[in-house]
Amino acid sequence: MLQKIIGLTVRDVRFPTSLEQHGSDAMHTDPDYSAVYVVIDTDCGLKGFGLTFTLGKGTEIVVCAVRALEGLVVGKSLQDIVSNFRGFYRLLTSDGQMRWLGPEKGVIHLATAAVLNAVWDLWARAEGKVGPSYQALMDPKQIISCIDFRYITDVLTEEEALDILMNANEGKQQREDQMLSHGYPAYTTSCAWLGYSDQQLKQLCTDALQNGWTRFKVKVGADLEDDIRRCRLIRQMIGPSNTLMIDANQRWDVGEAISWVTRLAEVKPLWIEEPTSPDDILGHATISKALAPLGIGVASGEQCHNRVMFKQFLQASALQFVQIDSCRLGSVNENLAVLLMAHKFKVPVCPHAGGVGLCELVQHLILFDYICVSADLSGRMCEYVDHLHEHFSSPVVIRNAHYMPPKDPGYSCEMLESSVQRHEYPEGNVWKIENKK
Ligand SMILES: C[C@H](O)[C@@H](O)CC(=O)C(=O)O
Ligand SMILES: [Mg+2]
Repeated sequence: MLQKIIGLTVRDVRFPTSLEQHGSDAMHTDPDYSAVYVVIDTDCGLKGFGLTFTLGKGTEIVVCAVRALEGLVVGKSLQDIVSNFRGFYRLLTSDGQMRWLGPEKGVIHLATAAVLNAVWDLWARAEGKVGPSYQALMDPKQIISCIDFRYITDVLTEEEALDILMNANEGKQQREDQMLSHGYPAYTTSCAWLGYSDQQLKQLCTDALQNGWTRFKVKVGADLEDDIRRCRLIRQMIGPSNTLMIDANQRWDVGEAISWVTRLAEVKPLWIEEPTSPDDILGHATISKALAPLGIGVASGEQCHNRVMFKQFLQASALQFVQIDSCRLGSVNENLAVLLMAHKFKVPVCPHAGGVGLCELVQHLILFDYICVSADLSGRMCEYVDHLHEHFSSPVVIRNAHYMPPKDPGYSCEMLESSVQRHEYPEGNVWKIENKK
């Protein structure tokens, strides 16, 4: 059986999270967590599920972009794709007409991520593997063959990447066993979205502490006095030895970021996330330099377009924590490139997750990073947000504030059909009711 791809469907799935201010921050005050959900059908009945994450309005634009890519996918066999996955990545990202819409950024790249995530899911299912985490990608040469090194060979060649993976062969089994028994460390963002009241913040923090959480992220950036009050409150609740991070979601200019975060230094944040425009590499470098004496690092990546941007952030020492995103970059293929570059620059990877399905997807990437690339947990943790997991057929499992390795074959992207139907925009029942209000 060739596993020929015979169809691709794409759906606009939205959750009305803005009603309760879940996910709110200084720039995104009313996010409706949404997914562009892709299903690939094959001639043997096997399906691949993929998605990318959006915030509500505009999801239909990404749906259109996926439709524009459809012709490059349907008709191919899975074997053709994975035997030259780098070539297939290039086919999607370098189409002579569509690349004008990016290249490798914005709506077209989100669409590429959704499609490629579905292909990775299909591949893992076809092989009966829990992947694309460590199990599906054990052969270093095969891993390398999935990465498009164009534009990054000045910092990472294929040979260097292969060396990194070969060096990590030692101790792989122990690390895999360690992950299976203890899981990968996580931090929570669920307690302190910007729209939450102090009362809510306190309750969620108390619950999280009881459930073993030791690392917390707080949204900041709208009002300095309010930030000082909320950060003091949360620091008081979690005590001096737990970890606190702050996230401004691109709210400030460079100088403003430095002065604002300096005022918040008293609560001892480990990092300030997205202090300014996600495209301002040199601005991030200036902020990093200014905040280093205060012991505060800079984290960024959830809106970093592609591997080229990450390359420059690393070259410019502009961030101290790399926040890969499973749905912003060009799927596993491009995330692999960033994991390897981050390893070369010795910058820890602390992925962005949450949203719709990002935790489900990114768990594969962090396991791969630890077992096959970095072999190191110091300074590393993965974001966790406690929303919308119930809509997935293999939801993420958290135990004692750690991601436990997934067990089902695939890339954990499959959503429950009943959830998709109810939340499809605008015809789903959830939206029919909301729109009538
Ligand atoms: C709009 C999103 O909820 C955003 O605030 C998420 C984010 O910045 C994070 O999880 O980090
Ligand atoms: Mg963030």
